[in-house]
Amino acid sequence: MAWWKKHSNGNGNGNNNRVGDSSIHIHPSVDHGVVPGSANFGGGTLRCHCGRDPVEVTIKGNSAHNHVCGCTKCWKPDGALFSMVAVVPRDNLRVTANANKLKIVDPSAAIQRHACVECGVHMYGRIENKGHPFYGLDFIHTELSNQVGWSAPEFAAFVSSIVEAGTRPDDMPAIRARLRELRLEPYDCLSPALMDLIAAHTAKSKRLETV
Ligand SMILES: N[C@@H](CCC(=O)N[C@@H](CSCO)C(=O)NCC(=O)O)C(=O)O
Ligand SMILES: [Zn+2]
Ligand SMILES: [Zn+2]
Repeated sequence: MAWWKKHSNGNGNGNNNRVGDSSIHIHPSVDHGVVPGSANFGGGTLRCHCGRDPVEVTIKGNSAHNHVCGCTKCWKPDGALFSMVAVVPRDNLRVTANANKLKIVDPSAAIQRHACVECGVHMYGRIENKGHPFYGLDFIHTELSNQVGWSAPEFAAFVSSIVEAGTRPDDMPAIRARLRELRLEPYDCLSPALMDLIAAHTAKSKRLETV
C-alpha cells in the first residue's frame, strides 16, 4: 500500500460517516458554523500533526477562495466528509521547518500535494504547469494553523465526489441540505465564479493559439 494511503481517510479512500439528524460531519472547522475571517489578517504558520519535529509552513498574508472540497485528492481530517482548502500566492509560502519530511503524493497530478511522510497531512499543493489557470497559487489547509482570521470557506466544491470515497448516493440530499444550512452552497465542480475564471483562461489560451 502507498505510504500516503496508510493515513486515515486523507485521500478520500472511504469514510465511516453516517447521515443522521446531527451526524453529518462536513469538516470540524465548519460543523459548528462557519467562522468569518478577518479582513486585515496577516498570515500565520501551518503545522502537520506530528508530535515531534512537525513540518512547518509559514504564510505571508491571508488566504483566498477558501472552500470545502469533496474530491478524493484533497486531504481530509479523520471522520470528515470534506477537506477545507484555500489558496495563497506561491511566493507567500515558505517551508520553515522539517522540509525533509515532505514528499509529493502524486507527481502526475495537476496539484502536487506535498505531504508529511510520517503523519500523512498535506502541507501545501503546488501547480508547476505554467499553462494551468491557477498557476501561481498554492493550495493550503488553514485548519493546520492555530491563528484566527484566515478567510472563511465560501462554498462546497466537488460535492458528488464524496460518493467516490464511499458515501451512499441516498445520503447526498441530506448532505447537500446541511451544506446549504451552513451557507456553503454545494457545487459538483468549483463555484460559478471560479469556473468562469477557468473558462476565461481557456478562451484566452485558445485565442493565443490561433494568432
Ligand atoms: N472526482 C474527482 C475530482 C478531482 C478534482 O478534479 N479535484 C479538483 C479540485 S481540488 C481543490 O479544490 C482539482 O482541481 N484537482 C486537480 C488535482 O487534484 O491535481 C475526485 O474526486 O478525485
Ligand atoms: Zn507530520
Ligand atoms: Zn479537492
